[in-house]
Amino acid sequence: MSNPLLQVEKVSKSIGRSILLHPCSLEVRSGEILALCGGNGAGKSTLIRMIAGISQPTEGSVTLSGANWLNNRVEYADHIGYMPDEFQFGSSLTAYETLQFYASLRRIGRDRVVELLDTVGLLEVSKRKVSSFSKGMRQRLLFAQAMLAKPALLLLDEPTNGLDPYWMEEFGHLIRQAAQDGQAVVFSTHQLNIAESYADYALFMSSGQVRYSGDIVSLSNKYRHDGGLYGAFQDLVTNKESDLGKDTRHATNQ
Ligand SMILES: Nc1ncnc2c1ncn2[C@@H]1O[C@H](COP(=O)(O)OP(=O)(O)OP(=O)(O)O)[C@@H](O)[C@H]1O
Repeated sequence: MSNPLLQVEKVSKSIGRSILLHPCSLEVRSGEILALCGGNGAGKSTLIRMIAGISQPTEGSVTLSGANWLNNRVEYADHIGYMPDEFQFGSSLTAYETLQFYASLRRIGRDRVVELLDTVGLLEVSKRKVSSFSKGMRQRLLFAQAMLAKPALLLLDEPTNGLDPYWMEEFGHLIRQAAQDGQAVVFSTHQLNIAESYADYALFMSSGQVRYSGDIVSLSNKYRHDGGLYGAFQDLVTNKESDLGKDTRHATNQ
């Protein structure tokens, strides 16, 4: 088995007396897709922001391709395409100008900008100001921004938020393609069907703790007579089961 691309080791986050994330460890390899699932306030964005390097763990470390954010910030950031859960684009720029701006920061050429606008279905409206875009259109532009540099890790916080059914499925195909091309994908979602259809592994979180980590098919099979993944989710949010089983290779609460 190949070495992990991403290694999260005993990472936790506290603010004052509040524990946002209990110590959590996980590994993701190139070509793998990991879905982070859990109810509102479960700790998904907290974990994602620490992997992105925009929030520092209270304890623990995150390593990406052997680079640690604290010691090799530039190298570390080069490996990530990050899509935050909330983002405001500059209101006066068109879609093309916006993506071109991010491309120029990474010295990426115009061809890739046009290719990606086409990929996310925004080429025909690329001369329109982003301020006139719907939520789903802005999400697709933000996704294109994350994919620009073909990063080793696509780190996506609720990327399907606001997408219509067609683009939700398209999103699934695009991350599958990215994984086939050797990229790793970590995304959070409330769309359990998207997690089930397109991710290899899932991390179910509740109250800042990992309640399940492992392959999605096993979890779905376990709950096949009890509502599938939604049944698992219900057990998590209602805390009927505190621990749905863990594949310790993938992630642990420690
Ligand atoms: N800056 C902060 N200060 C204190 N508590 C915070 C802060 N940011 C987040 N939290 C708390 O941390 C917990 C985890 O929040 P987080 O945003 O990671 O959840 P989430 O799983 O992404 O939720 P959602 O699905 O609603 O986006 C929540 O209880 C939230 O209230």
